[in-house]
Amino acid sequence: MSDLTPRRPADETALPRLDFHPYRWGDPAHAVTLSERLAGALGLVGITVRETPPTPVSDLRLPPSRLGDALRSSLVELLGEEHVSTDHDDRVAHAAGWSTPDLLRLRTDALADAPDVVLRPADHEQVVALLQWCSEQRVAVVPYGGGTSVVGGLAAQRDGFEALASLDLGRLDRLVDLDAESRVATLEAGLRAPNAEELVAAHGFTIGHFPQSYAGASIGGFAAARSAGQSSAGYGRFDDMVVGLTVATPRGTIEVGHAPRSAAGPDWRQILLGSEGAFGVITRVRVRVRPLPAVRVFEGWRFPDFASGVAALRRLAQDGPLPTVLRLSDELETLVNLADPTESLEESPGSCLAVTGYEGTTEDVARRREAATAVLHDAGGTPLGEGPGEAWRAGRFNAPYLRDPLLEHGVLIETLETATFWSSLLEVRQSVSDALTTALAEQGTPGIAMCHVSHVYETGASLYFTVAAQQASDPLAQWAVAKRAANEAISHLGAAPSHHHGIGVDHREVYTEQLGPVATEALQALKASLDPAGILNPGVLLPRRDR
Ligand SMILES: Cc1cc2nc3c(=O)[nH]c(=O)nc-3n(C[C@H](O)[C@H](O)[C@H](O)COP(=O)(O)OP(=O)(O)OC[C@H]3O[C@@H](n4cnc5c(N)ncnc54)[C@H](O)[C@@H]3O)c2cc1C
Repeated sequence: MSDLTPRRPADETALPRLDFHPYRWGDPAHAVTLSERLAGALGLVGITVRETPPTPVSDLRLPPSRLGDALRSSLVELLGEEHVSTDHDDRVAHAAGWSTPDLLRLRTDALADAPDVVLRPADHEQVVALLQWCSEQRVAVVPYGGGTSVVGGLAAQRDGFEALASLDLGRLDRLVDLDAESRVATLEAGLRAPNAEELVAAHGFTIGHFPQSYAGASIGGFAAARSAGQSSAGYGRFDDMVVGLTVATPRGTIEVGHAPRSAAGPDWRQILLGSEGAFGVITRVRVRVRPLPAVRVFEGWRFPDFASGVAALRRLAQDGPLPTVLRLSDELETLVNLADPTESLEESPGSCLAVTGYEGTTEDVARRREAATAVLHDAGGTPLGEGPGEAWRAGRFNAPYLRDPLLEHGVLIETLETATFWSSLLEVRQSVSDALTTALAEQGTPGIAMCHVSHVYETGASLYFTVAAQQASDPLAQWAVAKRAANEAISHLGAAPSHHHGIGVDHREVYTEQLGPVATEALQALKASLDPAGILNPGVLLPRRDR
């Protein structure tokens, strides 16, 4: 067994787009296997690795497509033969997202809800025409960007419909316009992030949005699920960057964002951002872009414990200056991630690693770095130099590669996230960790829960948990119990049902519980107005009214 570290170009804007295997993350050439070291570390926390090979994709059983000949002919008339697919592997590839339950279902052949057909429209007009046709024919539609949802965003409910269609936006892949003076790029929604970066980089700009799913996710998916990238401290969340949207609904087109800011009534951008395909299909996104940075510097800091690290991050978030990347791992995550980042951390077990990154012009980076360094020193941090920062940067997109071999060696591994105010941050972290580890231990599979902060605001921050345990005989049921416990802890403390993964099906209950009946019913009424036949992502984001 060996650890292979996928090699990455030094420049984030030159990372390649990857077309994924249905249940193997990323580039097959960069696949990793479990190292002896990791297997040994898992053993220390009671997790034994044992091989559980998945069913090969071609052997996965799908229910026959329910798309009748007449429906298929009409679709072919609308899109052309080659853009209407009922191919087995295509249906499998569009059957699920990338949450651990999604991957477990794929690995165990549980694909009853796979789409009957995959549709690939060419442009906005075809999307509008398709949605009108699907409404008339009662065909449910699941918009599909990069398919990297980790919250069941692609698991729409098919019952009550003639058929279920996956609407793959991959052909909407153009840079429509770049207004260099205003620094606004108009991008088609199906563009995958690396392609979008490449297109704007050719004009000297960056979008600056680098979530861990960067290689596979799409521009429309970022807007639909309110994504946040690893450089959010410097560039903002994706929903901060969006200045305009073009959205196709079964009733026609909505175009929003005619000016940078407006006092003209409620902000429709905010209604459509995060609507997860339930209100319409985003076909174009206008985003703010920034000049490509001349300089990128990453460095590490050690804090004696999580609480002191959190206090330091809060000072930077509230009083500045903000680095471009700012994150803090808790004690356990720091230990587990210590492949080699820094000797000095190994000498101080129990301490926490913070990473700061600065991007911009030479002068701006120097100014912010110097001022932030003073704040971090003053807050009790010990500088570790560029080694740990650069190590984090080099490996920042690698973790998802490890999930495949872990799942196939009997390890349950999953992540979840939330956000809360600074005054509640430590309590929420403790409660969610306790809920997860207790729920797993009570099932006879004690586990670990690691945590980090990676998105900060003046008023609070996100918390991101990684959980590992031995898989039980029914890992889907096992995880459902742990996830429910975490959701209850999050709900009880009034934290966000999600900071950046979105709602999908997995967070729908905790989301609507927090919204309350008045706001939930108002959103359902809005959906009914935009999508009278209820074909758009039924059951995703909101409970269905027609059931
Ligand atoms: C390994 C891994 C790491 C991740 N890391 C991050 C991270 O760092 N930050 C982060 O924010 N997220 C992260 N995610 C979650 C995911 O990548 C984001 O939610 C992303 O925004 C999804 O984009 P996508 O194009 O893949 O959308 P999809 O998965 O295709 O769709 C997501 C949802 O939006 C709907 N949708 C998609 N496109 C459109 C459209 N054009 N119009 C309307 N609705 C649409 C879909 O129906 C679905 O409900 C990660 C996921 C994985 C698997």
